[in-house]
Amino acid sequence: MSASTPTTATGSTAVARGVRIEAHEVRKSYGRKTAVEGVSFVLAPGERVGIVGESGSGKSTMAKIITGLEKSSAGSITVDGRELNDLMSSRQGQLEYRRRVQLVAQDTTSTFDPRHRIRESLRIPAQILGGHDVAGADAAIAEITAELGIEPAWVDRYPGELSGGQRQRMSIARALIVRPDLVVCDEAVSALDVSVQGVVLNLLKRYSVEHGAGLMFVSHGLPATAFITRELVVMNAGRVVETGRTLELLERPSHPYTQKLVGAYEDADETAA
Ligand SMILES: Nc1ncnc2c1ncn2[C@@H]1O[C@H](COP(=O)(O)OP(=O)(O)OP(=O)(O)O)[C@@H](O)[C@H]1O
Repeated sequence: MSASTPTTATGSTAVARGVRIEAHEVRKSYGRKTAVEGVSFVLAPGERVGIVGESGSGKSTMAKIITGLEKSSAGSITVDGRELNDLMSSRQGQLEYRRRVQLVAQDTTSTFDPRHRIRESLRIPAQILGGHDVAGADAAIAEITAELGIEPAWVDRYPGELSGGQRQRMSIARALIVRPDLVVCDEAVSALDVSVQGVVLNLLKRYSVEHGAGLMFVSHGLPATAFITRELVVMNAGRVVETGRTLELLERPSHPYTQKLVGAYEDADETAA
């Protein structure tokens, strides 16, 4: 990661930063069902890491654990060397972690309250996590929407008055308004058509590059993951089967499961051609 101070699209300066997350032998069970088992990986500050695997492989469970929405059953997650569980044990620690680590989920219905205009849903993190008053929150909304190329008029609509793609861009604005050090995306573009996917992927990549922020990109879509990430973690049946640089791993997958995953995409590509 560069130590320089990059300039954002809006011309304001952004301090390069990030957060180091280390997962060590993480297990999560729901009753007798084990969702993830013995998962270890490192998310270096400012790095863009993809978590890929078939449905049910444990990707979302890891995203929930990393964002503090779920507690692991065993193993440890450290955040810049501190245990995540310790950090989340106090209200102050939770607020600090939410300011540094934000989730963009696929389902925007839980992100936005249908009874409120989008502006109100954007003001909440800007005020609670960003420490802004209402005027400051509105200025932050104007800045982030301009930076993400979002139509200013969308902000004063209700969620139901936006298309799925527009709402997804708003959910990215909601996550980025607090200038997080890490953005965790859980199938954030899977439901979007390819052209809107491209816009959203570019927004996320640009934020990561301009702010030196990390990205954890959970997806079963290999092309999108290959575009946006530099490292990959391949999961199967709750376990990590392979890790490596994205392009190298997709070109030369060594684990049979990764070979099958990559092969399935190549076959689909040929069928579409
Ligand atoms: N709350 C829960 N209660 C019981 N089982 C769960 C729960 N959440 C996840 N699981 C199970 O854990 C396993 C991993 O689920 P997870 O959602 O992490 O997979 P995933 O790789 O994200 O799948 P998808 O791509 O379909 O979202 C699955 O077998 C799932 O049924």
